[in-house]
Amino acid sequence: MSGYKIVMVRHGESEWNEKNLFCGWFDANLSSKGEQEAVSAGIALKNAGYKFDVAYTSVLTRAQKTLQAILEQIGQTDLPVVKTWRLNERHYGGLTGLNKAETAAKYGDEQVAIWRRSFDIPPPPMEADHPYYETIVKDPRYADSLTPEQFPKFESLKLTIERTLPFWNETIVPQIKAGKQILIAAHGNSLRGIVKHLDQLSDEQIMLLNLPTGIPFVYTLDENLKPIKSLEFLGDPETVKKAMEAVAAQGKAK
Ligand SMILES: O=C(O)[C@@H](COP(=O)(O)O)OP(=O)(O)O
Repeated sequence: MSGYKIVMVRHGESEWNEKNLFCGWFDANLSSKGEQEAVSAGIALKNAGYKFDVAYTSVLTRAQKTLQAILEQIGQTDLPVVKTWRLNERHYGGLTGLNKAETAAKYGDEQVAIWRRSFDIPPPPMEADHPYYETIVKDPRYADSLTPEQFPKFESLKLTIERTLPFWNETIVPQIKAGKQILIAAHGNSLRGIVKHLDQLSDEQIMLLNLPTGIPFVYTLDENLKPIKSLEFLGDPETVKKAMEAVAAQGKAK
């Protein structure tokens, strides 16, 4: 089939996904299951015959380690890798570090669903007395790229898209159009933003999309970068469906 292909993957399960904590810009590591998922993602890409010219990832460890595990499997550890905060997970504000199910028990499933999946309603802000404020705000990896005024205290999906899309348009799109094979290893919500943009999903439609960890998906785009094929997972459909449902259920009280 003609057209451009681009591959994206949400990182493997993180230690904070495992504990069901809102993570956002906290730099959680991969869990051992997540490391396995990353290797499996690499094997799936290898079996499908993928080779890449450049990879993009966030500045967060869980996405970078997933990318490295994939590159090891496909024999491309020397691939050029571009890291940017613009592909970071959405900043989960004051919710960062809270357990999703416990938060649902306290505030209700509906409120947590709004915080997790509404398009433009942000979580509460991360104030200076938040337990993870210093760790995140003083992280040296942001020192040169974000001024204190630009540094988010929270992000809705809308705000996340507003900082991800310029990178997509200015850096990734020219590479796609130059015929480069591209891999993006990022996060549930930074990737949901790209999916919303590519598929022109409405603010309501995107609420229903939950991306699984560690399962690569492919977009085939025409010359105008309109999808010919969307969100084709390199995985068994039943496994993918169950993994998506499990992500959706993380925000429900037990
Ligand atoms: O920040 C987080 O907790 C999760 C997404 O959470 P939900 O929006 O699915 O609750 O981000 P990721 O694991 O993709 O980096």
